[in-house]
Amino acid sequence: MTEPTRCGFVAVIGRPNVGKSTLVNALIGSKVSIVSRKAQTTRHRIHGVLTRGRDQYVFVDTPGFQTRHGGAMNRMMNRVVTRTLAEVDVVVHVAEAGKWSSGDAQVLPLLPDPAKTILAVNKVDALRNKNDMFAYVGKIMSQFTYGAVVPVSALRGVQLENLLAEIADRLPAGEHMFEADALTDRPVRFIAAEILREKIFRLVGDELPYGCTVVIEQWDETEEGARIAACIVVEREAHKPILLGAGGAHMKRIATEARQDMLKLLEKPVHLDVYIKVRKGWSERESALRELGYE
Ligand SMILES: Nc1nc2c(ncn2[C@@H]2O[C@H](COP(=O)(O)OP(=O)(O)OP(=O)(O)O)[C@@H](O)[C@H]2O)c(=O)[nH]1
Repeated sequence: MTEPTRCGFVAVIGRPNVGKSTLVNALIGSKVSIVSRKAQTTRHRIHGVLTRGRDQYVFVDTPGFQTRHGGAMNRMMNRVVTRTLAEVDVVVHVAEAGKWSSGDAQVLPLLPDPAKTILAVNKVDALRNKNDMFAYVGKIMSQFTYGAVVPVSALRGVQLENLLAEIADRLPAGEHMFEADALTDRPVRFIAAEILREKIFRLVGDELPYGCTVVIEQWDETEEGARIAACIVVEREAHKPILLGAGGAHMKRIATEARQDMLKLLEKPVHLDVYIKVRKGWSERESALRELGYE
């Protein structure tokens, strides 16, 4: 007798920089989310699908729970987190081994039924004394009784099988929602925008805090190739020269690297035009955010 298939939504949450994107990428085995050294680079919900035998995991990579900054942008991001957790079947709360801060604790009131919530203690590779783990986990469990606790290293691929097994145990029985080879249900142009955004964060992210988004304005694709126009929206006139760099060097590098990744994604030649627009105070205006595609 074959066992019934299981399929469910999995949310990965945690304060910024704990390694959520790295973990989801490591679990799915393909790059659908963006990974960056900078905090708060994941603004969108990204669905990545992993199918293994009878189990299908549909990952919902929520934005980092925001606590440090005020404003419409953060309120909106936190609403997305709350809504996401209410909808999913399994929640993986990612924390960093040995480091538990108020940012982590602020996620606790949002967590649903403990039975469907798993604590993934990430970055165990960076922990000097492994014995510290007991006290660390004990302290956290006194605040919230997770259904399971799994120490992992997303970066080194440690204990990921155990984590997947704990998630699978919580997936409801049901038909698979996606084809077995599906990686993401995000349209390819969304991924193209993410690629460009990743290049910007990597090159000038430190100088350009939170004030930029990418909008794909033109997408003409044929069998032979794709012609893409992307607009980088910045908040201030002063951000333009940061993006451009001396003699346009930054912009050139960002566009070149993004074009190369897009070529791999689409498997055909890509002509990419990138330009910059200034839209003052965009991150403070919810209507402007909606217009730009943030729901
Ligand atoms: N040593 C170590 N570093 C890790 C591990 N997982 C992630 N990192 C690093 O932690 C940093 C943050 O990782 P991200 O995956 O971008 O973190 P995130 O939680 O998605 O961050 P936000 O998008 O800002 O919410 C990166 O520099 C990663 O390389 C790990 O297992 N071990």
